[in-house]
Amino acid sequence: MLDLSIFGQKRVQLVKQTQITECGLAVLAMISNFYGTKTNLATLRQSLNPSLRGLSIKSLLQQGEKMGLQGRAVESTFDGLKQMILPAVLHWDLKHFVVLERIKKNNYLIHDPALGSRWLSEETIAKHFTGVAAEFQPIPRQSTLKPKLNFRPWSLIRSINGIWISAAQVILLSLVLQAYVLASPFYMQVAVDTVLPSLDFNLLSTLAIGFVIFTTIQSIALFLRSMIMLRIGAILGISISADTGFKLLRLPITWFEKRHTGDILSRFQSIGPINQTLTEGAVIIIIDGLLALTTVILMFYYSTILAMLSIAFMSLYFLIKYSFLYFERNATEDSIVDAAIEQTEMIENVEGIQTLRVFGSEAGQHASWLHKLTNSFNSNIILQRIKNIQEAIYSLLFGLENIVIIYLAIEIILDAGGFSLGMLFAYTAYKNSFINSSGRLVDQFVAYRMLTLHFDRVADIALTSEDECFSEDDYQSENLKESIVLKDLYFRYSDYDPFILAGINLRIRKGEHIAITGPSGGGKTTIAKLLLGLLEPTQGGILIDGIILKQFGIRNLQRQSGAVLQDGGFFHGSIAQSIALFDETLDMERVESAALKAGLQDEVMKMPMKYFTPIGKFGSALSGGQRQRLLIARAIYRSPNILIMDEATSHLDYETERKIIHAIKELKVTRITIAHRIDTIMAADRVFQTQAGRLVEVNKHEYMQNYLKNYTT
Ligand SMILES: Nc1ncnc2c1ncn2[C@@H]1O[C@H](COP(=O)(O)OP(=O)(O)OP(=O)(O)O)[C@@H](O)[C@H]1O
Repeated sequence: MLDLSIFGQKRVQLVKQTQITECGLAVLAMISNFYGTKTNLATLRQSLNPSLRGLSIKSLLQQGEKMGLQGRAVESTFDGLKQMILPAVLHWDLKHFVVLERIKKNNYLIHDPALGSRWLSEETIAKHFTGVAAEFQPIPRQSTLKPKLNFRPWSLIRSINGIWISAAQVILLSLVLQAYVLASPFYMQVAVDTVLPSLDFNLLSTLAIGFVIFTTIQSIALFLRSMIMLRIGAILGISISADTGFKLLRLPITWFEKRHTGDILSRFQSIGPINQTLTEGAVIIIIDGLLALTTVILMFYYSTILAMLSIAFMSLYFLIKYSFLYFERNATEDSIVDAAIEQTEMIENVEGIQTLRVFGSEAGQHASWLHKLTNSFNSNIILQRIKNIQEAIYSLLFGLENIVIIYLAIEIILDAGGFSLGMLFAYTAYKNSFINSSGRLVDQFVAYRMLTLHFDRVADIALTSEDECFSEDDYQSENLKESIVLKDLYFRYSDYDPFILAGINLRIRKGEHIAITGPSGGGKTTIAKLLLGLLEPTQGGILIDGIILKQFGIRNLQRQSGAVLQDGGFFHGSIAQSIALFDETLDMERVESAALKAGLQDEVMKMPMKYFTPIGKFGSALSGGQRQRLLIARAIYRSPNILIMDEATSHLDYETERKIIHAIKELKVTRITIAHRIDTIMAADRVFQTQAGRLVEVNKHEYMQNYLKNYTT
């Protein structure tokens, strides 16, 4: 992170949120960095287990305390802000947090994690500030944060085969190029100083032939080097992308729930600049570093004053470039985040096109998307403007440098001699080569500093721990023998959300069929996800045959479970592929048998391509009921020992539902059915209802009586 302190004055460094609900974490990071405990969003996400729903002012204070920041919520009038300890957090627009750093006359310096740092007028503050603010002060040695997570780009790569040979080839070819760059000015010098005065055409021809050969070799070397660089870039790019993709698919389900698709894609796109900078960077540092060193030695050999002058100009270039770094980095970050927000909205619009059409909301959504697109373009324009300003400064700088050097060199020739015209040509060529190679080194340094931005984004994938199930040492293959027990199980989605499940005790015997019903939002799906090892209990646990789930093996449990969840998961492909879920050894007999049990067979056989009919995007070529039956067939195809069905038959007509209930009963596996429909509930051996975070067993007969009383006339 760049240190912005100017003359010792502490400044707040803007931390931009990367998800809508992360403004709370971002303001805490800004305050924490201000008071000297350096942290970043990646660390806070891991340490604080933030909620999907964002933070309230109360939870903001609690989180702050964990970070070693003593917070105090204050209700403040507009004028009261002037008396507050700054920087302070302001509640904004009833849904957002920003940091107020300073007040100067009637202007307020606001760091908005979504929009950036801005001076705002009193009127604007009055429009957004809700009247609630929080002051923070550091409590020494109180932080329970994990140490700041730093991302090592090489940790993205697990193995890169064949890259070292290519790297050696590039270095070898670059050395050939280097010889050319070093020798060609010498050709000019000899031609001007020796051939011209003596008019020795033989020497000129020999020199010319030699350099034609040399130039040919250089062109071939250049071509080969670019081809090998291309290869290295591809190897590295594939390795980084493949390994990051591998990691991504192993992240916990809750990670995905908290992020938008556009944001995840944009994190992936950050791999491109990382790859490019690493590939080119390594070669540039070796080759250009060496070239800059040798040319600068030669330059000193020709003239100390001129060499010093060129170095001075180069140092100026470095300083200017470095001073722009902060602005360029912020502008780049803005442009990446704004593009991600815009893409997310476009993806959502495309996915939700039916709803938009039915509700006639295209114009409204378009306006909202256009606003984001404009933001994205504006950020790009700001970034480009910063680059253009730099370009103009550099062109002026090196134009001046050329004039000054040539002026001085000719003065030296005229004054003292000892510096021939040929030497001037040669010196200028070496100097240009020095400027180019050291310029590339400086650019590379800046590019590397800029990379931290992309590192932060990819770090969200790379530094998040994989789902628990992937840390199991041995892949066990024990089948369920006796029972599944939920013991004193408590669950909440984050430390700041209420407990959804509060003391669940349930024993499901092998082969038993239980139904869970209850009011919407009561926690039934959450129980299913816990039983499938997709979520981890907050307290208490799940025992399989008396063994705690982690020891029994989450993968082991998942291997023998079939699940029909509410958000089913449809991938592109045929009905058969979808039932077998891309099983490499797709068994058509099993596919058909599963479809038959799920009551799908007859309809599939009427389709023109039968089991090879494509299911369309998200199963859109199927009816809602067909999609549900396809998911049931998929669960049955696995021949599971445990079958978990969450509202699996809610779209079916009663006759089809009954047939499926019967077929599933025949499976004689352990079944956990979550349902509201009476037929499905009554098919179970025992029925449980969610009540205030607990599961209460209900008498089937009484349940039926109640149902008849309430729903029949
Ligand atoms: N990722 C999440 N983060 C925070 N809260 C969540 C999350 N997912 C679900 N919830 C909340 O947890 C509660 C239980 O949700 P759950 O889906 O388990 O209920 P349910 O009984 O299955 O409801 P339904 O019958 O409507 O499907 C709800 O209040 C819901 O808003």
